[in-house]
Amino acid sequence: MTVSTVPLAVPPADAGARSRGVRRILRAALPALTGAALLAAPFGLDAFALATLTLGLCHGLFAYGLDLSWGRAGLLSVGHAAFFGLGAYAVALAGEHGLSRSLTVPGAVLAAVVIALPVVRIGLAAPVPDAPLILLTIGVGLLLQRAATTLTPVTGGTNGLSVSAPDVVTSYYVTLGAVAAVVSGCSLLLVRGRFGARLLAAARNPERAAQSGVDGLRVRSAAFAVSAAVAALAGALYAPVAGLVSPQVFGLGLSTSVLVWLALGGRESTVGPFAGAVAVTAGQQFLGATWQGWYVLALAALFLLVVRFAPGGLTAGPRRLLAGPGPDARLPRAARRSGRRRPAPDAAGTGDDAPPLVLAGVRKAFGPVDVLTGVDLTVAPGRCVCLIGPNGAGKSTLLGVVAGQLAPDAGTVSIFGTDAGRLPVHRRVRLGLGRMFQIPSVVADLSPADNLDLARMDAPATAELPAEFEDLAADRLRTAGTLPLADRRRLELAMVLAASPRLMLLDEPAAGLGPDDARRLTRELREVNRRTGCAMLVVEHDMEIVRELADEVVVLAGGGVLARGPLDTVAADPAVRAAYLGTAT
Ligand SMILES: Nc1ncnc2c1ncn2[C@@H]1O[C@H](COP(=O)(O)OP(=O)(O)OP(=O)(O)O)[C@@H](O)[C@H]1O
Repeated sequence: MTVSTVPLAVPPADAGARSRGVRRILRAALPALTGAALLAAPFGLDAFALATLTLGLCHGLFAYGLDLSWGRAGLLSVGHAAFFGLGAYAVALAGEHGLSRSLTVPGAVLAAVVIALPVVRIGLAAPVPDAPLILLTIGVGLLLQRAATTLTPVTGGTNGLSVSAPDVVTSYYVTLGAVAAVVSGCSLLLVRGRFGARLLAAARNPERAAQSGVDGLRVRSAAFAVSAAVAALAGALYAPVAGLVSPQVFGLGLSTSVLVWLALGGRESTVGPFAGAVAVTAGQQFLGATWQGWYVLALAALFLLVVRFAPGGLTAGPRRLLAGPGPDARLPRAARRSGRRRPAPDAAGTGDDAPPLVLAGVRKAFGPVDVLTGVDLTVAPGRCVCLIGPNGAGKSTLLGVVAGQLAPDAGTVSIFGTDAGRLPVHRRVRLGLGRMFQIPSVVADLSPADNLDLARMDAPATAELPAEFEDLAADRLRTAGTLPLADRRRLELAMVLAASPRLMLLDEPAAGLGPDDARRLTRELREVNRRTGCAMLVVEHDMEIVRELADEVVVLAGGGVLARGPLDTVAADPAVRAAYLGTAT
């Protein structure tokens, strides 16, 4: 296997250190300067400008909340105003009906979370969550808008409810700024910790995240719920600034506006959502009256230009410069540290005598097609079992059932003595299962080193990697997606090994590799099996690789196990030959 290394233009050491130093200073100075400017705003701006800034910050907090969902969790909500409107009405209803805001606002935040959780769960249950989530969020927004329109005695109907505006703009600006700072600070703590690392992985490669022990459903649902809660808080802060809360606050107009603010400012950022929202809000307030419709057209044109030429948003370029060389997406430092601190156990000393894998009567059908019709298979400790069979025999399906990606229709899957038939993928990983896919699955936007840190973060145990993987462990400059296939395959293997697996599932591990790379990978796998005692179930077509790896060969055909034993024995079996040739014995 050749290790392809893209030559990097390395600047002189002192120049590199200087620019690192400048970036460090700028990274500390810019937030401080922004904070100072926001604190000074009440002294330098007139009442109208300060009210505009206040409104912009409300919108910014709303956009920041949406970023947790769309930016960080990769979940596009096109009806997020539903949650914003709940917060706004909580304040309006409190004023109208003499209730305490300290009751209604937490109630609205809770309602937003209660609505958001089933919505996101239904969305994530679909193989591609985008369409269901978009429809559901739009639907929730429209339903709430309808309720606000028709419950006239409570909500004031289409006229809405007026909200007493703060007497002193300056004091409200300070209150709002403090709340926005606390809320965004708390969210920042979340996304800069291990939660953020799990979220990043689950949003960018749910399959590999699950194989790294991450409960993607949970972290993405939680991010969506927090996003809804922040939107509700932003709505509550907005109501006194607007002075009137009407059903439009639930509408598609606001839901699409916040998407535009976020897309313009930049996702997966703290400054982007606020910058986008404040800029567009200020533009609307200062230019809208004179430019009228032209302002909206100009905004639409800017939006299209940004989507086409700066998809990361207008703040992405400066943020990239400040971050320095390396991929745009980075695992939070907390995740890197947590991965390293985990003590490396004695990989062989698990003290567990149960067989790594026992399958009994496993059946799986896709619609009318019976793929597996009762598979019995055991992988003993330390053994490497190669699964062979004609195309379409169900080998990958069987690996999917063992990994937890596919639910069997019948039969049992026992992993190290645990009945794992109903366990999700990440729980099986915590039993010691590692998996390599037919097409290498790594988090393409992260560096190889970050991928390895991710693999260790939630692993039940970690292991030191052999020296031949050192180049990957040290590489924080390239993105894993740009590596050649052989290196991506090596990275995937390194990720699996870093989590100290006790049972590995490999689906055609050498697929797509040249003969040299395939031979080297096979040797590495054999060495891993010998050194760590890790059991293996390998799907493979290449008989040279099977001969090199297999302690036992199992032939899958016609939905069940046709033969098992040493390679030469099964290869001589007439039933096996007939199955490969597609003829009856
Ligand atoms: N998600 C799915 N939905 C419907 N049918 C499927 C699905 N996955 C696999 N199949 C079908 O199940 C059968 C077994 O497929 P599978 O990929 O498990 O076979 P395989 O033995 O791994 O084949 P190959 O050696 O060509 O990779 C095939 O007929 C395939 O079309």
